[in-house]
Amino acid sequence: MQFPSLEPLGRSQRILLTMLPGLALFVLGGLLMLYQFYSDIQHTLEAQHAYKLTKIEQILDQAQKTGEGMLQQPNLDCHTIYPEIRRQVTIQSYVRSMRLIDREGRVYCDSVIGWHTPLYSQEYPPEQRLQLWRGNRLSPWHPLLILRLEAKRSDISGIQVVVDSDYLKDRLAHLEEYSWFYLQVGEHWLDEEGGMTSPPDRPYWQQRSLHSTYYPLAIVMDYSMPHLLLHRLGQEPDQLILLLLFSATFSWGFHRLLLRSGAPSRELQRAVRQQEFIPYLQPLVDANSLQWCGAEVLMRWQHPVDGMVLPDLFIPFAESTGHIVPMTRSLMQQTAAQLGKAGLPSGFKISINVSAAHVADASLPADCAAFLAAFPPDTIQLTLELTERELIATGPPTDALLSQLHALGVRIAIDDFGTGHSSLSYLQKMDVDELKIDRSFVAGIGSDSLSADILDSILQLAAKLGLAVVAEGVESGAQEEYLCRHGAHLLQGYRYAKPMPISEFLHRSEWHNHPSQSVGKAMADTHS
Ligand SMILES: Nc1nc2c(ncn2[C@@H]2O[C@@H]3COP(=O)(O)O[C@H]4[C@@H](O)[C@H](n5cnc6c(=O)[nH]c(N)nc65)O[C@@H]4COP(=O)(O)O[C@H]3[C@H]2O)c(=O)[nH]1
Repeated sequence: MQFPSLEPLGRSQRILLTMLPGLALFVLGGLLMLYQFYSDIQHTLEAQHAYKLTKIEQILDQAQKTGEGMLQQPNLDCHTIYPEIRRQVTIQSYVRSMRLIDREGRVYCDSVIGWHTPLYSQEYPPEQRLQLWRGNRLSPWHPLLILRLEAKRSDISGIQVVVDSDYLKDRLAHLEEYSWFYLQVGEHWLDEEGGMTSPPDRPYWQQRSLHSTYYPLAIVMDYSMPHLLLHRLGQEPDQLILLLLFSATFSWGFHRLLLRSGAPSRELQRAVRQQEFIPYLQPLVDANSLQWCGAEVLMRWQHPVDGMVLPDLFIPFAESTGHIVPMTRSLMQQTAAQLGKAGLPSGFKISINVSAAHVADASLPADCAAFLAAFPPDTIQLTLELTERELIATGPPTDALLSQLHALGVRIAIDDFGTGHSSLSYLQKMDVDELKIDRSFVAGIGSDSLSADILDSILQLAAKLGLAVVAEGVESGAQEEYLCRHGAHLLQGYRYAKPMPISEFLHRSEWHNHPSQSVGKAMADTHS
């Protein structure tokens, strides 16, 4: 016999204990995953940040080289140098224009307008090394970066090299979502769309500046780590799903371990507390009308891990440890609670299996009285089926108990009649009302003549003693026909229905179509 798993804890404790390790694993794994994403994003951002600074510096390096080349020209008179200025502006990639500045700080030669009377420029004041301007007179809304180089010579003071912002903004363009790059020169900013805006102030966004060691500028990275992390999680959900599955499997394994860790007796106690022993009903059929007229209550263990467990696996153990009494009591209470208000027809027969331990327990009459009290008066006919698995002690105490039960209107049946050693002695010594013929004899009808002979003998004996006969294990039409012909009163078996939950039994019950019908006829016939 493989006994189902055992567990000593209550339901809520078990659920909590089961969930905690899985949850902890999920949180820990999630944190590790987030940290891995975080490091990865951080690394990518830093690499991009440094790369953009280098690219901007390279543009300025070229502008500087171009300006230095001009300053090395021997003659910087505007008429002489102008064609060369034009040529350089045309061939150098990033340089948009150049302006030469005389000793007084005035612009006297401009690659755009050529030579003119030296003037102090309102545009790009000459004294600063690097300036970011919104635009000039020719293109007022097109930002420009102006690099000023000092001339180490006596005729002029320096040169301004103007870089077009289109080149700069291309270098600023971001790769990752939720990260923007800005060029900052003094108080001025250039964003990657070519606008002169500084980073907006947004919650969960932060800024980091990387300053150039060669030029007075910084590349500012504006980014939101929470958004980046969420975005990354959305892009790579498989890791999260794997972690979830792993944690759930871990919880499940732990759950099983936990349930298997208790002792069998404690497991039964826990199961009684959790009401895991539930009633199933198998219909009893009136042999005259072949209508459902009652039901046998059969115990099932709705185990949280092993699923629905059949009674053969746990009843013998429960009987040997004495747990069968509270288990049967719980079953009776649940049955009464579910059937009590179901509007059962008058005379409806309910059979319940009772073990020897319960027959020796003085609480049995009280349990039966409580059961009957759950139904409207005189609605149901309660029968206790006594099995021979364990020897029932016969004698005055048992006689007294059976009398008490009879006084309550409870009937006594001998289950699996003919299979045990003491069937006949029970008949002799106990006040019994019914015999329940074991299905092994019913199975032999039509094929095994010895079984058929024993069956006939039981039926004759029952008739002589005025006992009702219930035949169980009826599976075929031939068995049904034989049993009806030979005087069985009630039939039970897969031919009519297998044991089922109470809700299904009520749903399928035939008297719902005939609410006024009484189902007590077969039993009444027996007693008349
Ligand atoms: N092959 C076949 N089987 C049929 C047919 N009709 C009914 N059965 C099965 O025969 C058993 C009848 O119950 P039982 O003789 O009291 O035999 C019961 C009874 O001795 C014991 N048992 C069940 N519930 C309780 C309970 O609440 N208390 C006690 N003490 N014993 C119980 O466990 C035994 C087995 O119960 P189940 O597995 O429910 O098995 C049930 C039922 O499913 C059929 O046509 N063909």
